[in-house]
Amino acid sequence: MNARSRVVIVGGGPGGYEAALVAAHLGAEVTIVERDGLGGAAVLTDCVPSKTLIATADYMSGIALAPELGVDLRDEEGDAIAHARADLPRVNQRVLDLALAQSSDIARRLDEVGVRVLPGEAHLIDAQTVRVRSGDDESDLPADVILLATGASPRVMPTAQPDGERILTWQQIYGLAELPEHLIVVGSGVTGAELAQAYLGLGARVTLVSSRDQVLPGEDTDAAAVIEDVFTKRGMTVLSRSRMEATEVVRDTAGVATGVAVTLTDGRVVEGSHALLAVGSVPQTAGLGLAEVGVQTAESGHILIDRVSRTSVRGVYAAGDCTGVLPLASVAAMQGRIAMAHALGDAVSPLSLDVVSANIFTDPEIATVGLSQKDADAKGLSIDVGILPLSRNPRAKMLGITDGFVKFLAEKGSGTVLGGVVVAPRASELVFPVTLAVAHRLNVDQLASAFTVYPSLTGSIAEAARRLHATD
Ligand SMILES: Cc1cc2nc3c(=O)[nH]c(=O)nc-3n(C[C@H](O)[C@H](O)[C@H](O)COP(=O)(O)OP(=O)(O)OC[C@H]3O[C@@H](n4cnc5c(N)ncnc54)[C@H](O)[C@@H]3O)c2cc1C
Ligand SMILES: NC(=O)c1ccc[n+]([C@@H]2O[C@H](COP(=O)([O-])OP(=O)(O)OC[C@H]3O[C@@H](n4cnc5c(N)ncnc54)[C@H](O)[C@@H]3O)[C@@H](O)[C@H]2O)c1
Repeated sequence: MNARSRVVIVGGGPGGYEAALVAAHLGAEVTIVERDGLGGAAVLTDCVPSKTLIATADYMSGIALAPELGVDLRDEEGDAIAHARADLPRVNQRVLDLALAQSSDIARRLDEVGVRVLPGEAHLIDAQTVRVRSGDDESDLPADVILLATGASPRVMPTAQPDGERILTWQQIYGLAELPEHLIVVGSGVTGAELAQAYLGLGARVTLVSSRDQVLPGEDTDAAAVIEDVFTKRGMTVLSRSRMEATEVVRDTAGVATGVAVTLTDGRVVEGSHALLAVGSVPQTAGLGLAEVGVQTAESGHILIDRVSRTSVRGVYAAGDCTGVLPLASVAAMQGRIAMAHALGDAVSPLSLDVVSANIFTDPEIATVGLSQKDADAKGLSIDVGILPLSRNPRAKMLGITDGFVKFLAEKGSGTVLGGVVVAPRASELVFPVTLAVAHRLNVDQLASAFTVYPSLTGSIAEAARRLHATD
């Protein structure tokens, strides 16, 4: 490819905008076509808004710890000095403002490097042409390279139609005028678990409809057990092995909505004021013209790609949630960057999922890196597993932290760190040493021999590694 290759990117989420930055840096003429706003669902409705909401919920949960740390929140008469109450319209406004500010930051960055952004909806005409519709206008963009980064949207079941007021997807919750009195969250995957706990922390009564034996079915079993225990200790009702059949709005005789009824497949009916549906996502690939151009998709609609993000059609690449490889903003961004490096002839390393670090923003958080115990078991790998509860860590005691642990998965004999799990407040910030160990194939002894601050939670990371001392 020559230096002025024309790159057209469909979708301005992390998969799209990170790719655009790389392509511009490599000298290409780059256009992003974006329907809803730069930053994509990650910034506008999913990742950024949920983590902002959770920041407020975490603050509220922190206040609940005050008496244990010796802080009396009552005056001399024994009356509460302050009553912490989440002012939901203000919380939601903050969430939306922050999302828009982040989107503007991205727009500025793209502008600085000369990326053209076209608002509109795009589809493929052929492997060198993208058609853009914006209102009544239609235009065709010629391209040497096309990147599809169209993301995913909430799965909607015919028997549970969101109305945006009582029955909500996670993208609609930031319009709520007041805290739901009783929120029923359907689905206990990462989205359901994070948001169920966020609303619990904000002061709502929460029931979680969880289809499996344990919440967070895809995650480390020990970590999920800690989270489910914390959920119930803090007053959430967790309905395990319960599958939603249908969700309806309940109305009074005048037809005014008064709540929701969630019917489970075993016939039970759970009533609440609002329902939040978190039953998975579907890729936004319909109507993109994929079949017409020969881009192969899976039955689920996800675009099939290889490890350098190539689709089945030469010159057409795909990245992010529309590929279903691993639906994380960080992975979408990496896939986009790899696609551009490959297409524009730069040095490229194929995507490796062995070193991905991810975090579930529950309280405590669950941070994971690299190999999981489930993967190790499925592959029959011979590994050593060490787990150390945080309750024995001196800093954890000082901070009133009772739930959490550090877990290492290391190769037998050599002690090479293959994976790890940290369950702790701010685990997302604590996990980096484990990520470094996995990325650079350090062994447990190398990790254990580094100094940690005393007292610190990271002390438990070194201590857990020390307990797995290499034998080769
Ligand atoms: C509630 C929730 C919380 C999450 N939290 C995290 C988190 O904390 N950390 C993390 O790493 N991941 C998180 N994720 C996952 C993360 O949001 C996704 O992996 C990420 O958004 C994927 O980025 P993307 O670029 O593939 O797609 P998106 O961010 O969905 O962007 C795709 C963009 O393409 C646009 N588009 C689609 N079709 C067209 C078209 N035909 N023409 C023009 N534009 C189009 C869309 O409007 C959208 O703006 C979360 C997901 C959810 C649901
Ligand atoms: N912190 C983060 O990084 C973060 C946050 C949210 C989502 N994500 C990403 O998005 C991915 C998808 O997560 P998700 O939680 O949105 O979807 P998911 O598909 O992982 O979970 C949906 C859950 O809903 C359940 N379900 C489906 N139908 C149901 C029904 N009728 N009744 C009851 N339960 C039902 C499923 O069994 C499943 O457990 C995650 O794997 C993660 O990669 C990441």
